Amino acid sequence: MTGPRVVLVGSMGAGKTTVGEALAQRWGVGFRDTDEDVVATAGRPIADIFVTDGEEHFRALERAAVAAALAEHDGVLALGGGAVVDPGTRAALAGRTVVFLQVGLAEAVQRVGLGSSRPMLLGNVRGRIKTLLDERTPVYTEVASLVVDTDGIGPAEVAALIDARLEQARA
Ligand SMILES: Nc1ncnc2c1ncn2[C@@H]1O[C@H](COP(=O)(O)OP(=O)(O)O)[C@@H](O)[C@H]1O
Ligand SMILES: O=C(O)C1=C[C@@H](OP(=O)(O)O)[C@@H](O)[C@H](O)C1
Ligand SMILES: [Mg+2]
Repeated sequence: MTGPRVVLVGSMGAGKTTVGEALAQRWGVGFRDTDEDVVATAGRPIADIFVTDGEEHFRALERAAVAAALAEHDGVLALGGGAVVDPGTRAALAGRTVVFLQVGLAEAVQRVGLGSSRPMLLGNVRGRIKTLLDERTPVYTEVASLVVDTDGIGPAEVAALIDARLEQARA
């Protein structure tokens, strides 16, 4: 199957964007992030899309961005944390190399910060991340062909670990 060399999924704060950039650099391939594609299409930040048009509208833009990226991009692809909640997106990931970047609650909160601008975390960052981790961890696990625990290791090390684990899996 053509398409991205690897797709990164996982919670907000798992490091999909940061590790994805590091991995693309390591491999000398392009990097794409569906959040960036949505922002470019809408011409405004994610928080503005949520405020003005609501989450449903964001999810529709995200669904289209994921479908386009899966069809067009052959490098590293990072999804937004909620993209895999869509059943069509999950089906489109079947048979692809999908890495679930796992992060524990405490470290996810530390990474995104208590004053996060991510609209899904408004109100109580720790409580919202806990709820989303509980709801979505089974979904991330379902779509993943590889699970990498990122707690306590920096982005460059996570990228190196993904590289090594994928190499191992190919051998
Ligand atoms: N493995 C890691 N160790 C420490 N900090 C990290 C790690 N991965 C990401 N970060 C930091 O956490 C924050 C969120 O990372 P980001 O890549 O935006 O996550 P995601 O795209 O999964 O929401 C950023 O400030 C980033 O620098
Ligand atoms: O988990 C979510 O529902 C979201 C995650 C965000 O992406 P990151 O996971 O890259 O932070 C972004 O798509 C949006 O704020 C919603
Ligand atoms: Mg991201």
